[in-house]
Amino acid sequence: MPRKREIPAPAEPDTLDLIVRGGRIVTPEGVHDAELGILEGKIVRLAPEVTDRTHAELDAAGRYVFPGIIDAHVHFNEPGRTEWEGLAHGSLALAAGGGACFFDMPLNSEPPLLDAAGLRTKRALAEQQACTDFALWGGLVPGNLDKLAGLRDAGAIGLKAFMSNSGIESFPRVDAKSLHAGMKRAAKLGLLVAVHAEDDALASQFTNAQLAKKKTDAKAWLASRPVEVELAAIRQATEFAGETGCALHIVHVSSPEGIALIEEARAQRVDVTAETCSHYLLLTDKDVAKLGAPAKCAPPIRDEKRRLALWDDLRAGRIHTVGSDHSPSPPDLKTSPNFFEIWGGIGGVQHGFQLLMNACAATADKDFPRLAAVLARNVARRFRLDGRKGRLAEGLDADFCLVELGAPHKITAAELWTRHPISPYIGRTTRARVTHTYVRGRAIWSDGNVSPGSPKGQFLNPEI
Ligand SMILES: NC(=O)N[C@H]1NC(=O)NC1=O
Ligand SMILES: [Zn+2]
Ligand SMILES: [Zn+2]
Repeated sequence: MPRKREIPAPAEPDTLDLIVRGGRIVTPEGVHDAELGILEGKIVRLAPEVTDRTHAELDAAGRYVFPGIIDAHVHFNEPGRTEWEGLAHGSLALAAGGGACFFDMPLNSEPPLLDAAGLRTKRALAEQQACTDFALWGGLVPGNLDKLAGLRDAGAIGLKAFMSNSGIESFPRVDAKSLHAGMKRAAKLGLLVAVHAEDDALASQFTNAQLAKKKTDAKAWLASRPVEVELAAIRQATEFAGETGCALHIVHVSSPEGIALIEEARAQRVDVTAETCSHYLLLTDKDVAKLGAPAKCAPPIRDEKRRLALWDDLRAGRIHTVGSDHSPSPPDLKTSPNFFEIWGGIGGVQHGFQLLMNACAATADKDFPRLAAVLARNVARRFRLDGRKGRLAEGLDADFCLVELGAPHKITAAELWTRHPISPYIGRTTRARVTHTYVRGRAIWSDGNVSPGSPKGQFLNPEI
């Protein structure tokens, strides 16, 4: 049972801390003109006009007020690989793109987060470094079954397992047996399991076929991970979820065929949800061939037909959450004549979500509500944070961003807040721009700049 949350008493005799004036409020139900009144980090008023006294006002006229984005899938890589990104850089880039919370993956930090002690270490670092709120994933690997209860008690948001090689030695993939046992235990503990769904045997087989032909370019790499690789893994994971009763989240689904399999399992009452990532909605295989390393990820980016079909899935509610899978690396790991050797991972946390808004700019009143669902409300719900986060509503944390649909802006490397200025979106133009991001009523990002004296992020516990 979710714990009961206290809703702050109406601020009748008080002066509000902030009123957000004149914006267009985006909720999963629609877009409407309204104002927000904020007191002590919470939304205490949501009304066509807020008339209370206030210490400060934020002018949102002509802008959309969007719920603070909750990115359930980032690799900020601290501790251990801070030089790849780090919590400070990563969370700033997230905030610059409208994000108010992130869930950090258990890899590629070193050591990976596989037990309660690891969680406490990363939590302490993030409390010092992150400018947004955060939750932490624990890892599920062969051999850490007896650490799962400790991870749950320390407040892990869920467990993450790789069904194929993760590219990180210290984070081995789960074989069928360890995945099944892990999901059985997770079900007992009330922990959700997220899987990177690519079948290892099939991926190796297709990879070897390309390498045997001495093909090592981007096209060969795409051919080494066809959709079947993803589908075989989704089939196995959903079957295990049905057998064990474990809540399952398939991360970075790259294909409409994958979404269809998840829909089938849901129809059989399997507790499974689908995440896709901004890059699968924004890029195609042609972009991978053109852009090269910045657009390499696994599962790989698919063709235009599949990209458009994923948008249909998103609009129809068959995609439940959209994350960034932000997984950058230093430039030297992104440069090799052999595409197979290049680090697989896209650094898109700053612009991916804005570009989704941009893609919906012409139909904002119809499509922004859908984005508010997959980028905030659904994430909070799936991970049991909805008593505090995910919507613009009275009683919840005042997490929001202001989005402007203005003149086309060309994205430059210089505007990236990530540690390394590598992004597949450099050179793209966007009309949608996040001008402000607030977390619990405090500005993190305002008018295109980091707010001075930004508060630090808070650790989020699922409401078990
Ligand atoms: N280890 C890691 O971050 N892997 C991520 N990169 C990527 O492209 N897909 C992933 O799962
Ligand atoms: Zn993955
Ligand atoms: Zn990932």
